[in-house]
Amino acid sequence: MTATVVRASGLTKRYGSFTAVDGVDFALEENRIYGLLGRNGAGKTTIMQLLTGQLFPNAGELEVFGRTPAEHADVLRRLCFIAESQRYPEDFHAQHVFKAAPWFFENWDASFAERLIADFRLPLKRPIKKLSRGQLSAVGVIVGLASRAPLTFFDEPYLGLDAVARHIFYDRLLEDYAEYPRTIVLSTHLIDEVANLLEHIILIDQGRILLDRDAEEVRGSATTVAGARAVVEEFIGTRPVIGRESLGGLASVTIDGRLDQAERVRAAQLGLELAPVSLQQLIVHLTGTDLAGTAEQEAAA
Ligand SMILES: Nc1ncnc2c1ncn2[C@@H]1O[C@H](COP(=O)(O)OP(=O)(O)OP(=O)(O)O)[C@@H](O)[C@H]1O
Repeated sequence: MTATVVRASGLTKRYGSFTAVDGVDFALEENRIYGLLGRNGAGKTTIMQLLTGQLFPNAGELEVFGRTPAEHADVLRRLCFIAESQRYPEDFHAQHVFKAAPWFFENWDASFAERLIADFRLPLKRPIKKLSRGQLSAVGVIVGLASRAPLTFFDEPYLGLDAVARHIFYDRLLEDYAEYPRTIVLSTHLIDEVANLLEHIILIDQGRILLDRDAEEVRGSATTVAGARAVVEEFIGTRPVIGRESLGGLASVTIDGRLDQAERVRAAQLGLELAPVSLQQLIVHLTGTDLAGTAEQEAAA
């Protein structure tokens, strides 16, 4: 049976009169990779800070490993949070970070860290403040991976990392996770890059949860139908529409739900094109309704 690592109910965080996290309910199971996704300012970092005891909620219940995170050192020891911009003591070199890491993470694997240092070509003896932006991100990524913390958060961890380095991160993460399963929460805007890594998606928008679903279900959950506007509209009928773009007499409409074989054949007979929706497209559709509306208005004008 899978254990629940995090339980949040009615979780709320306000900054003054602004509500950044608005009464959200969710659970994280052990040994899964979660994507915490959403637009800028959606509330992702705030949720991760609440879960790691860096912030106190204004309302709601929160349990991490069965306890309130901020008040329990034994819970905090099982967490690793890699922020977008990690801060280190002024005089630290990268090697000092890795020497100190075992004090904080009981599962720290020094030889895995060494392998990652070589993979990322990280200069160990250079002062941290002299590292390039990508090298600084690599320090955080290495700590996050080699810590093997039972609950690891990566909050947009790879600012400045080049494409090769990002793929090293994804490969090592998957490889190590297969051998040492744990719960990983990854927040990123590079959705297509990580789409195949994620097992479960939590989509946040303006402090609320828009979607909390298994990634496999999400991937097949929507289809784009494109073709002559009138034919597309007739074909989709009363199906729930999650995005609509049109240009002149052509329309491209994304519908919620799968099409069965008979519907696919009918679409082909009508000369319509069907395309699966990528996770990134789906999220743009779900969180960017104004964009779809604007495209339609522009086309109509
Ligand atoms: N200390 C603070 N005081 C006031 N408002 C804050 C504070 N921290 C965050 N906010 C606001 O709360 C909202 C959520 O911020 P948060 O950093 O959680 O978003 P995010 O989803 O992580 O965004 P991004 O993808 O841009 O990193 C934003 O509107 C932000 O401006």
